[in-house]
Amino acid sequence: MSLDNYPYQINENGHLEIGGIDTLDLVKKYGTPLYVYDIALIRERCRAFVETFKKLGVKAQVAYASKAFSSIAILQVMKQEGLSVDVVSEGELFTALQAGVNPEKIHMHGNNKSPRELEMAIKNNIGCIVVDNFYEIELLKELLAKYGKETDVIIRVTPGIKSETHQYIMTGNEDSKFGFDLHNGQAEEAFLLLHEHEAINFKGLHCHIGSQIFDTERFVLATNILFDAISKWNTKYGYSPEVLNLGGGFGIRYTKDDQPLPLHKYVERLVETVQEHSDRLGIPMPEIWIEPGRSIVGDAGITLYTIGSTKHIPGVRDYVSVDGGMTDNIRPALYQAKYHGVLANKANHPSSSVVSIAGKCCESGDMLVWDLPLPDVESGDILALFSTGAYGYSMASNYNRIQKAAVVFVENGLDKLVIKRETYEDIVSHDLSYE
Ligand SMILES: Cc1ncc(COP(=O)(O)O)c(C=O)c1O
Ligand SMILES: N[C@@H](CCCC[NH3+])C(=O)O
Repeated sequence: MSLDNYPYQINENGHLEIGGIDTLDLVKKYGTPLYVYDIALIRERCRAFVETFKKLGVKAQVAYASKAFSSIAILQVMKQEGLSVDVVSEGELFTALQAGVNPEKIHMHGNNKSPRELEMAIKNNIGCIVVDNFYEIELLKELLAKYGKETDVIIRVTPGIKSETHQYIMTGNEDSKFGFDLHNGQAEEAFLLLHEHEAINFKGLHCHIGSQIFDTERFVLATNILFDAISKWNTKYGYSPEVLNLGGGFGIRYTKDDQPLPLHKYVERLVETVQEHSDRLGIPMPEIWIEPGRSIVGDAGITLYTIGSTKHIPGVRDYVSVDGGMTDNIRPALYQAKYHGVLANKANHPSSSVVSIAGKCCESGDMLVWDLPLPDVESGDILALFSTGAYGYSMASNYNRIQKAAVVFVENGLDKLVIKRETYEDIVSHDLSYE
């Protein structure tokens, strides 16, 4: 039995299954909290993007935004699926290189790339640096001269549109720390500085308007704005871009209210829009790059928790506490993000009351779900929170010196530990004595 359009099932024992594996077996084997990913589903998501570009005959790169979830194992999956990888730090770059991702397929972002980070990118001949600001242009020029290297770049621009999403995950608006503004001339200035430089191959423009976006028209709007600039630069300088990177941000189903579009729809609409503009301007169709993160790994991941204490406040609410919380999923506390979940061991029981799921951190804001309908809850029950595959593990912390949870992949009826649960020894391993 499947669950309200979520990609998980209920088996004949009434337990929640993911990727054909009983979640209770995973709990027995690996403990909780536990992140579990359905890899077949991740491959399906990757292919939806890649195959649609192929079908439309458009040159493209689908770069997995590894900030959503970076680990050696997941990047190996991306490599197998032919995706490129977008990194935003030395750590993400190191992980991609360790996973064996071809450096040519790595793109580096960041609004404050350090000299070390740029040096690492240059030395490893990564495929593209997404230049974000004037400071970076100067650093890049110095480092390219120092190492006698050349690099491909694109510039990140802010199209000045707002997306209907939380302010903290909105990135394409004018008042943003990211990128060059298109309207005040800074993007053109950056273009000229980079375009003329002999060690820099200026490939094109990048924009990312935000995350968890459900309609294609915001992407169309952003593309239209990019083409306003391209059209101007074409007239003034004879410029036509080789690449347009239109970012990520495709929405997924967290709660029943979320109605995501099939992924191929975004690709089709983007291709159509870029084609129309290119035809109108009489320039060659650029390569289209996209950077999905959440839409690849988001709903393919769940988190399993063991329920411990409960607190009944008559006439107010019932708090049900789990053995994880903001340390493994900061999104509810940071963005008021909403999640849905079930009791994995009572997945076919009807709900009997509405409870609120609290984490175990010493923080009132450490709540995972406000008002979740569940069957009768008992200590020892297993709560499965859905769609936690993006920005869960990757934003995890050791607050209260809580260990980071383990990560398991399931595929073809098998489960495999891909990130070990942290130990307390791991946590104190960097501490130095002060005696
Ligand atoms: C530049 C850039 N590209 C891609 C992404 C990935 O976004 P999402 O995971 O929502 O697809 C982000 C994160 O928001 C981003 O900032
Ligand atoms: N971490 C954010 C997405 C990144 C926002 C900016 N690049 C989230 O969990 O939704």
